[in-house]
Amino acid sequence: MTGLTQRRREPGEQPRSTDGGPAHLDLDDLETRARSALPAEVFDYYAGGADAEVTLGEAPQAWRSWRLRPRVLRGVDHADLTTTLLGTPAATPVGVAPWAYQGMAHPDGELATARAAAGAGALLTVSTSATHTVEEVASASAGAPAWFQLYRQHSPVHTDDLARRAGAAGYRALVLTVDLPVLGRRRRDLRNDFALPAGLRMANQPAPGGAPAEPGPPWTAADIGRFADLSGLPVVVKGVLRGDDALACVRAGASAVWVSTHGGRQVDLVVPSAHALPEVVDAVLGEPGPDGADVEVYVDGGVRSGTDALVALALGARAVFVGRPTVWGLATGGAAGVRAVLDGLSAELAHAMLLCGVASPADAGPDLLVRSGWLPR
Ligand SMILES: Cc1cc2nc3c(=O)[nH]c(=O)nc-3n(C[C@H](O)[C@H](O)[C@H](O)COP(=O)(O)O)c2cc1C
Ligand SMILES: CCCCCCC(=O)C(=O)O
Repeated sequence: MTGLTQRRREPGEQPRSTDGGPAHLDLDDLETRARSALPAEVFDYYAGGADAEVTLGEAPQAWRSWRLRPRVLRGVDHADLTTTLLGTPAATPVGVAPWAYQGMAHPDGELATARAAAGAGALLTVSTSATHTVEEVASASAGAPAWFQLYRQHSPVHTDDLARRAGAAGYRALVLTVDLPVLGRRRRDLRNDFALPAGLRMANQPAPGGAPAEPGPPWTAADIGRFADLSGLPVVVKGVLRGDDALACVRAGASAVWVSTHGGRQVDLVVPSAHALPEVVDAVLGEPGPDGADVEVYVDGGVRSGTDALVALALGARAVFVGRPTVWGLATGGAAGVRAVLDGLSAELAHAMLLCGVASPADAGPDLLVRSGWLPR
């Protein structure tokens, strides 16, 4: 439970929420500090998007094109953030999106992020392009639930091996990222002639240093069932922006779909996640997954506050994931930095839920929202 109640602070005590999280999470300040802490081309790789970065810039704004309609007189005196994701319990519906090459942000890389997520009770998604192995990150999670994100490798044997290892290492789901058949055109990286630092460990994709790895052949719908069988794990398809694609994923055996623009890093001018989400939710609403349970929908992209997260839950997402905020947390404070971001966002979400009369993530629904006519769309 992450209820917020007021308590008088001791003289000299820093403001904190009652659950120990920061009283105020300033992600803009964190990003500024990360920019100073990182080499300029590494910061650009993490921060940047595709082409003119229109999608990147629109993502946070898109959540803010909705307005909340708080419920009052409902007797909601605390907000319980606990949920289940594909049957796995989580303390919060705010999870960590997979992001690559974390060893450039902090020497402990994915191990630090894993410890932070475990401490926060937040679901962790580990990228194929990690600087620690599938197994090393699983053991840093110390039994806390995590998912493994799979990119197809050039060698089919290698891809199959990663899927099997994820199952054997105790990950709870396999996330197939389908929006990266090739790398997007990232102007900042082209301008910087960005190359991965020499010696950066490509733990799951042994390759010489240089430009970020190119993926193997694109996924097809037939891969969904095949990789569920190979890994023994439920499959989540990440990078879906259309209802028809979402339904095709479900019919092919996906247990969940994850609405995402890949942080605006792949195709520019794509529909923001906040606007694609309702179409995807409508398309798969009530559809059973392979185990008969309802298919779940998740979302990421530009979620920067508790109210953004509440809008996403109200639109039908079961969980929201954050990428860059955790990058800035890791770069500036290692595991503690990531933990502060996750706790801060969850505390903000709990606060927004209380103020809107929402007792739990499942209690959030479209009645909470209106698209305001006077706002620019
Ligand atoms: C630096 C960086 C690396 C990423 N690497 C991966 C990856 O390896 N696999 C993947 O599925 N998505 C990857 N993503 C996309 C994220 O999972 C997520 O979709 C996106 O960051 C969410 O948007 P946000 O950063 O605005 O929160 C990456 C994103 C960033 C910023
Ligand atoms: C095998 C593909 C590597 C992709 C690099 C990581 C990534 O997803 C990104 O957005 O950057």
